[in-house]
Amino acid sequence: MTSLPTVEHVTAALAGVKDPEIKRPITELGMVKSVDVAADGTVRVEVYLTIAGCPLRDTITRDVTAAVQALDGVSGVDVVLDVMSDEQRKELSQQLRGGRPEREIPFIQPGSLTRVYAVASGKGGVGKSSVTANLAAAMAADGVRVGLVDADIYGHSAPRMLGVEGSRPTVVDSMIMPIPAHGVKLISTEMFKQDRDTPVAWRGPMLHRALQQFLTDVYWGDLDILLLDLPPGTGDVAISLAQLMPNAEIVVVTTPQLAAAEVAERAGSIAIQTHQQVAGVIENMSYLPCPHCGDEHRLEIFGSGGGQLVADGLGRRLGASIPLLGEIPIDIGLRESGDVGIPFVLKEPDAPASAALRDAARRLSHRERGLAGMSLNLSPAG
Ligand SMILES: Nc1ncnc2c1ncn2[C@@H]1O[C@H](COP(=O)(O)OP(=O)(O)OP(=O)(O)O)[C@@H](O)[C@H]1O
Repeated sequence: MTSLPTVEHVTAALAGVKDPEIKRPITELGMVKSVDVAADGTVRVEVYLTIAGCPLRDTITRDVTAAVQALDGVSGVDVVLDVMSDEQRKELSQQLRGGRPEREIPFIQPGSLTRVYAVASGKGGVGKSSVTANLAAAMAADGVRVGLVDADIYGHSAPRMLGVEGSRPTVVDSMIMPIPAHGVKLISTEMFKQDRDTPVAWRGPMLHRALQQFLTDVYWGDLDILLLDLPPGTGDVAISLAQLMPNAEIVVVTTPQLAAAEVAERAGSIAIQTHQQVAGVIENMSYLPCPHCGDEHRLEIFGSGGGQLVADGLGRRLGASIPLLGEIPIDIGLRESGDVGIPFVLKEPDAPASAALRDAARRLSHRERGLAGMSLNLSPAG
């Protein structure tokens, strides 16, 4: 006869269950209210949800059941859900802040290891959002801890492209939990709109405030990379971002078309005024692989050379070598995957466009950290 598990055994098993949004063990987050083991082997676990009507209640119930069920001697699992009090939520948010005061941007603190990339384009429709969503998904698939701020206030499309359109983030004592999507932690203006059809009519100060809130009030946890999908052009958001996070590096997305490249170079050259670095240029819609002979024969629908032109032009203006990080071909599947909410790099990983996006993602996540403008904390010897 197998012996009954002890409360300690059950608690140890529960330590393997992570809150789906916060990504830390529920035992550490004060979410386990009680554990009881009955004489017949039935285990009753009471779990605190952070908010009433938590969208992930079913996931938590399933994960707790699976973890406890796997223990020897367990005949059944009863998960009872309760909701944290305001006091408990406050404690949790303080714990998540790690003692840091409110309203601080974690990514600009000394010692932050997160690399921040702001993805910009000269004009709309060049595929900046598609490229950003796929870069994020490719990084996450590689095991990189990645967050994405969809700061494209008017054209927010990241939630749709990552399959979480309409999701509303959980708020724990004024701390906002990003929505997990294909391994990416996502936050978007779309998540804060009253209803889908109301346009966001924010200008200067409101935009600045929204961006600041995305950076200060969202629980990002430890990130390797934070990507920001900026609105097209050289508008208020780019300026706000430079003020809030001067360490953000710019990635410029353009098409090969010369007219598009000129505007893209202008968007990238804002980095000169804001003293930001440009991490590189990505050329999207570079060519259409010939439907008959494949990738060998490329149909250059939008011309050619725009990406290299932008990289060279920005390099001259900034006095640095700016790399062309990738040339992404046109693929109808890329548009379709965006429409159904599965990033193309995950849906069709072997397609040439996926390979190019993955390669660009790796170049960005593996880039050596530039030392320009960074304090090395050294003092002269002797
Ligand atoms: N390489 C590609 N192949 C095929 N379709 C693409 C490609 N890149 C983007 N698209 C499609 O082009 C359209 C515009 O892309 P997207 O919305 O990403 O552009 P954007 O630059 O972010 O636009 P905006 O900033 O105005 O929102 C979308 O329908 C998208 O699916």
